[in-house]
Amino acid sequence: MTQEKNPAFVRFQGIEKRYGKVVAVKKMDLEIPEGALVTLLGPSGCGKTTLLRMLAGLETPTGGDIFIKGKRINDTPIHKRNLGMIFQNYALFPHKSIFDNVAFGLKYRAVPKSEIKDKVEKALETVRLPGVGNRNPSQLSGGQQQRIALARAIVIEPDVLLMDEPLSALDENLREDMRREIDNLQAELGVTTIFVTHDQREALSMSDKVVVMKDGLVQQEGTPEEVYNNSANHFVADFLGHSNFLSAVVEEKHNDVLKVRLDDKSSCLVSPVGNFEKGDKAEIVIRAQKMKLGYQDEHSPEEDMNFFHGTIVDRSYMGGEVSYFVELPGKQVLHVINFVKRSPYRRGDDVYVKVDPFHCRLLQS
Ligand SMILES: Nc1ncnc2c1ncn2[C@@H]1O[C@H](COP(=O)(O)OP(=O)(O)OP(=O)(O)O)[C@@H](O)[C@H]1O
Repeated sequence: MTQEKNPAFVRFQGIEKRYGKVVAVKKMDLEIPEGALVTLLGPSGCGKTTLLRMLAGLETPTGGDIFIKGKRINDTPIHKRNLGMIFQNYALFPHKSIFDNVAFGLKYRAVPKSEIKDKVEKALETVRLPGVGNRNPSQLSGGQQQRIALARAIVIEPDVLLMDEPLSALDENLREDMRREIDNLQAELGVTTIFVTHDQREALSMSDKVVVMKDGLVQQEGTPEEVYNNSANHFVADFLGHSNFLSAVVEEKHNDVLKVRLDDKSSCLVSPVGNFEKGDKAEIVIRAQKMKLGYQDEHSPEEDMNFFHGTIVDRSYMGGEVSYFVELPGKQVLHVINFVKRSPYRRGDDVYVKVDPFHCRLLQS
């Protein structure tokens, strides 16, 4: 019989952290499922690190409770929480050998010497650096040092692996490789992992679940697809990717779609997120990648809804895609990203921008 995974392997209940007048984390409730890779994503200062440090035992909550496997751990000392931690600056001991660095947590736990050797070797193999035990950290590259930090964290077989911006010191290519490696390793080991980042691409590419935070509160949690495609509010839609926002007033309800009036008096069919009534003021969010461009003289006037006319005021080539800024008559500028194949347009061209109602998501403003 396969055992059910615990959906609340780690649980924060009404957790709060105040530093004097600053409330870094505000009575937050959050559950981390067993075996999942969950990222805490948000701008600088939103409380991600503080939340992680409270779980690690490096900060004391000023309110609320933390549970691991159903056991309240508020008063459990750091070394008894059985957590593996990796931080931005690796924090390897520079004068100890790689072997001793990786063995550190095991020695601390008084694991017998013969077992330590096996476990360290296995951990180094897992991070694909077998045989480097005798070297010092300075003899390894940044990416390799980060893998050693990973080996040191997993060798103790932690209940939860905590990673605070572990890739931010690496250059972009190496980051990409390490991202994939961490993702694969986490899936292979099945260890519950909490990963802190302010990089939305990082969060979307590797997580089972993304927790978007702002000002010490959770704004939305869900799979990468859910938070990206069904962003719950302006902040989440804006933080994840390139979004356009247009203010609108609800005109008519048509089953699943609504007809709204825009500031320039044109109409648009949209997909509502939540309940709206006629006359409600709201905001449409449209992803830059979900809009299509065409030349204005190719647009028949019968198809008027969900078309915007404007002029390209900026264009930048980005490799596989082209990014355009299109100024509408009311001076609002739309950001449109199209594949290169469909992008013959130049600065100064008069174009239309077309968007499917399904991709016009109406949010409460
Ligand atoms: N020791 C401290 N004393 C006072 N204020 C603090 C302390 N640690 C954090 N804060 C404040 O708490 C808030 C949350 O900080 P935290 O480091 O958790 O944010 P973060 O989302 O991890 O940001 P970053 O991505 O920049 O690390 C910030 O306003 C920060 O200034």
